[in-house]
Amino acid sequence: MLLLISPDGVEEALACAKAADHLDIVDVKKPDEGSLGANFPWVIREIRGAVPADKPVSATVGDVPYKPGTVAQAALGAAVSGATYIKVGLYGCTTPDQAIEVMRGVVRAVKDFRPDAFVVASGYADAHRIGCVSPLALPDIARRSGSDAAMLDTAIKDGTRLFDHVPPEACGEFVRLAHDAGLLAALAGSVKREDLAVLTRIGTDIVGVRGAVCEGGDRNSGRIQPRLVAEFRAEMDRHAREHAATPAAS
Ligand SMILES: O=C[C@H](O)COP(=O)(O)O
Repeated sequence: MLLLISPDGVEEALACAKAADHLDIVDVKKPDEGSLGANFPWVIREIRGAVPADKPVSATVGDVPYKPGTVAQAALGAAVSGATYIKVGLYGCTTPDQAIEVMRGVVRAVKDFRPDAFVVASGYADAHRIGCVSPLALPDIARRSGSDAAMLDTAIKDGTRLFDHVPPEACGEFVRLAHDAGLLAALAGSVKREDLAVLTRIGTDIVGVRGAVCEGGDRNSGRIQPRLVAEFRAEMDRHAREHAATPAAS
């Protein structure tokens, strides 16, 4: 399982750089603009320069509206700024067809510019609270749009967590659907260390984290701490080892 950490700017990206041995992807966002809030192009560029070259930089394009042209142009902006993972939060899409239309535009805009870029179609575990496409629709949306991964995060950061909205068995189904479609499955949403056993067991490919590696577990007023990134990673590795040693159920 890969570890994606979401700094809110250059200062926190430097903390990520200090913990670079313990993480896999640095994900630029602007949490005060929403769960997948987009940051400025110059911030993405500066973070790309601050993070070791072998660590991919991801950028969120925002909690986007159903405006395919606008979103495609924004996604290209993230790619031009140096992000190679482009994450789109399909906040304003109320049907799978709308979401596919948005993601097709993103995939074309990004891959025409950089064919090896990795496009992530993200929905929300708490979609029922905001009226967007349902979580289990994401793998098919990602597949039909040519995206590379399907992701879930939480839209409303009010202390509720991924499993409060999509229980472990449904997350397992999400991962299965993504894998059947040839995609990676990414999960986030106030994930804590105690969630790692389940996330490992169901075969999650990427876990996205912010609050759990911030001081005091507070994604808003806490800052990312290299020590907490290292501890989180150690826990991931422990679960991976235990899972590998567990005989598969017949
Ligand atoms: O992409 C990952 C998110 O930034 C997760 O943030 P969170 O762990 O604070 O919910």
